[in-house]
Amino acid sequence: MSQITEQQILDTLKSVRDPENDNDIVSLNMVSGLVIKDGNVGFAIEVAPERGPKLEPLRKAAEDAVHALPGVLSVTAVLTAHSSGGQNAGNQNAAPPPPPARGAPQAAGQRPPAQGGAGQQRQMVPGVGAIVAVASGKGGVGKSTTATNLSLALSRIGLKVGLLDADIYGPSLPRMMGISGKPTSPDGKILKPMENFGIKCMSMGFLVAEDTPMIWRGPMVQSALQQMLRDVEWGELDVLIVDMPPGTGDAQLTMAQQVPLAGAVIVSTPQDIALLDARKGLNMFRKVDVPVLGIIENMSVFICPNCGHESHIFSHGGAKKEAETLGMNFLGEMPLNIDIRITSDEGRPIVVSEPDGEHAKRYIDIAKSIWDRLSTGTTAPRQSPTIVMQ
Ligand SMILES: Nc1ncnc2c1ncn2[C@@H]1O[C@H](COP(=O)(O)OP(=O)(O)OP(=O)(O)O)[C@@H](O)[C@H]1O
Repeated sequence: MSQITEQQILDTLKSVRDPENDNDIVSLNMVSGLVIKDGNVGFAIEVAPERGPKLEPLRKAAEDAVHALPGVLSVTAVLTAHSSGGQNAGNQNAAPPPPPARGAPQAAGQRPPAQGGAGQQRQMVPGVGAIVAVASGKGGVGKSTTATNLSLALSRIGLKVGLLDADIYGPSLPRMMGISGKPTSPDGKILKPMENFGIKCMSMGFLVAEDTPMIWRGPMVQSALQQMLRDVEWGELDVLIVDMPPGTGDAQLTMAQQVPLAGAVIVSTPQDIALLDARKGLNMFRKVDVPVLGIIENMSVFICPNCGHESHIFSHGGAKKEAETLGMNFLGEMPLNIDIRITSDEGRPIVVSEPDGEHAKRYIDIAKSIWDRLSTGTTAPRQSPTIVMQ
């Protein structure tokens, strides 16, 4: 099968016209972040935010036009918000700015653009650069372990990081971050976050005893999350990682809608069933116009601590394949390793307990890739600013 080229795609997209500007979307510099991988094509169409809701037919027409090209297996086009429509087009290969040195003040231009996705309506959290959800389609895939280690890895690359445990049904942050005690509130209104390893943390687990069963109704869940976002003295943060509750039900959807997310990371195990769930996770964020920054495959391979033999307990590479099929970014894989489990359970996650080890390096690579995407506004698929609608 012949390889599809960027030029062929752009030529084809010239047949798609912007009804309001009487020209085609390529000539209007609206196409950005074009990525081609093994016949899977992804690109963004930049539009002014207020036009987003009306332009689904345009997005669909662009997708269909490219899909008709021989050699194209899948196409993902996303509408992205740009206040002056198309201003970034042509800039998609710009190198991401290097992460700031630890403790260095952040130049305004290096800030991720990002809180909010399409949610200009969602209230921002002052001082917080980008809020990133770590989510999974189902429970037990290692979402909290990943959220915790990613926070630490983002901190290792010099960023100011907060970690919010939104998994209010089964908060695990206090244990994983090795924090006990309760947050204080000197003025009786705003809570001071707890802190360990340089990460500011908040979790319902700090406020109620670990063995208290939590029975929450929808509105209570939402107000608890809102309070943990807005009534906590987060201060200046580059990134706030939110460990979402597992699943893709109504509660998760509402949360994803309410939090001004800059993007989401999906954690998945390689099992097919989990991948189906991961797909639900992707769709959930798409529904609420939050860019998916990529998928992390957790527990990808078991490496025997005695002989080093690699056992692919679940089918290996499934998440990567799935990501490619969906035109999504694959952020990396973490092996199933006893040290990752023990260190998390002991409250000294692997990124701090074995800072120079292979696992820490992997988390740091993933953190860098996430930060690159946030700071360049290149989110989904592979490259693009904030998604307005799908
Ligand atoms: N890569 C890994 N290697 C070994 N153990 C892991 C790995 N990732 C997670 N675990 C272990 O798997 C268990 C579940 O992980 P975790 O609590 O992070 O999952 P979760 O998806 O957040 O679960 P929940 O649905 O309860 O929120 C924990 O004991 C954790 O230490």
